[in-house]
Amino acid sequence: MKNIPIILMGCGGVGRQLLQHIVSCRSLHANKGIHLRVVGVCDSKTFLVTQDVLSTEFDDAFLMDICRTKSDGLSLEKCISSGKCEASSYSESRRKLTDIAARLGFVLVDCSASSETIEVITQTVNLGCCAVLANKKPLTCSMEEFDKLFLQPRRIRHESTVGAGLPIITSLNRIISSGDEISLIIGSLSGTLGYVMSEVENGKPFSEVVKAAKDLGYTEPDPRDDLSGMDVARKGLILARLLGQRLEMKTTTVESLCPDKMGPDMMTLEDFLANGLPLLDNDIEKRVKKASSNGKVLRYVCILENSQCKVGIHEVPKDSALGRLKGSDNVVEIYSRCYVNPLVIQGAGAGNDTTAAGVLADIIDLQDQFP
Ligand SMILES: NC(=O)C1=CN([C@@H]2O[C@H](COP(=O)(O)OP(=O)(O)OC[C@H]3O[C@@H](n4cnc5c(N)ncnc54)[C@H](OP(=O)(O)O)[C@@H]3O)[C@@H](O)[C@H]2O)C=CC1
Ligand SMILES: N[C@@H](CC=O)C(=O)O
Repeated sequence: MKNIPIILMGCGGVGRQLLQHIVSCRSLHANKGIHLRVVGVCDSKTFLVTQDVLSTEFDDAFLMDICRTKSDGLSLEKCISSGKCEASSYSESRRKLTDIAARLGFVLVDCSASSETIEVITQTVNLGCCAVLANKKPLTCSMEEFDKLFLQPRRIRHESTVGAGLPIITSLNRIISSGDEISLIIGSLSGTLGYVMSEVENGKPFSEVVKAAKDLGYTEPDPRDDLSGMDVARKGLILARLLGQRLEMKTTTVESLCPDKMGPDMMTLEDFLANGLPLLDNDIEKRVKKASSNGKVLRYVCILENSQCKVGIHEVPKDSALGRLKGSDNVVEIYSRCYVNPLVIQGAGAGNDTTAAGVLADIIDLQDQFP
């Protein structure tokens, strides 16, 4: 049996679903000769690690206790009393992670939504570990930090950062490796905005459907990250960098659906959801009606062309690939020398289940790094 040690950063909707997938896939993985050995889990405050990372692991009952504790809104600190782990504070956890990395090769899985994780991912990967990311922020840092992170590209997977579990990055990597030249990528890459746009078309208020998207696990922890277009811009930048373009976030053109005066620096999330968001209903309703009077629908679109990344709202024909999208589905069209008629990838583009499934598939894909 090949043992793959795992340390999980972030135990929110996606992180917890990943732990559940790991537990429910035990026999499937055993049949493939693989055992995923979870040796550490951290949230924004606490790092729990097994007493001896070289020989022990969290058992499945303890992993499910962790999931229950976190879905009850408590901190991982509550699990310390089980006696099954050692705990460190968040500030100590970074040193502890690099200490472990010097002794044990593991997969560091980033299911947080923090830009702070880049340093520890870079350090552990450069010490011989692997990393799997659902978190887009470390991949959309400056090019200088990005280059340091990708010194060992074969040890990093991040399929779930674009299109959740959809095989967009894998497909692009295959096209790029074959020497085919990609001329245009166009797509709807936000499960939240896809869901929101198709629901407002049916006459529901914008504020109501944004809250529903949050409850369904489609949005970022702060939905303003989706409404501002930043989440799609990050995905666009990730794809652009995959194509070898050395773009920075500041060069991306981003159209926001959320005014600056409602940004995170101006009001709390609770205030925004209760008081700010409903003020946006009328404007969106007018835009939806205007598009409809032209026989069109609104879609939030990402376009990568001529080494530029642009994201924003477009009126598109109802019967186009973008216009036909429903719910949280994403669609991406890739045009290249071989794909004059584009390669089209479409399906669920957000949600804890599909995202965690994509992360799990990435972990399994790294098995050859663990002799
Ligand atoms: N939901 C989806 O459809 C998709 C999500 N993703 C990405 O997956 C990631 C996770 O999303 P989701 O689970 O919804 O987010 P949540 O807000 O539910 O969970 C985030 C978790 O990260 C923890 N955390 C925050 N900061 C840090 C840190 N610096 N180090 C370690 N842990 C930290 C939080 O801790 P605490 O519990 O203490 O607050 C929390 O447990 C995001 O980056 C998102 O963009 C990607 C594709 C699709
Ligand atoms: N908030 C994102 C989640 C996946 O990346 C989205 O809505 O697409």
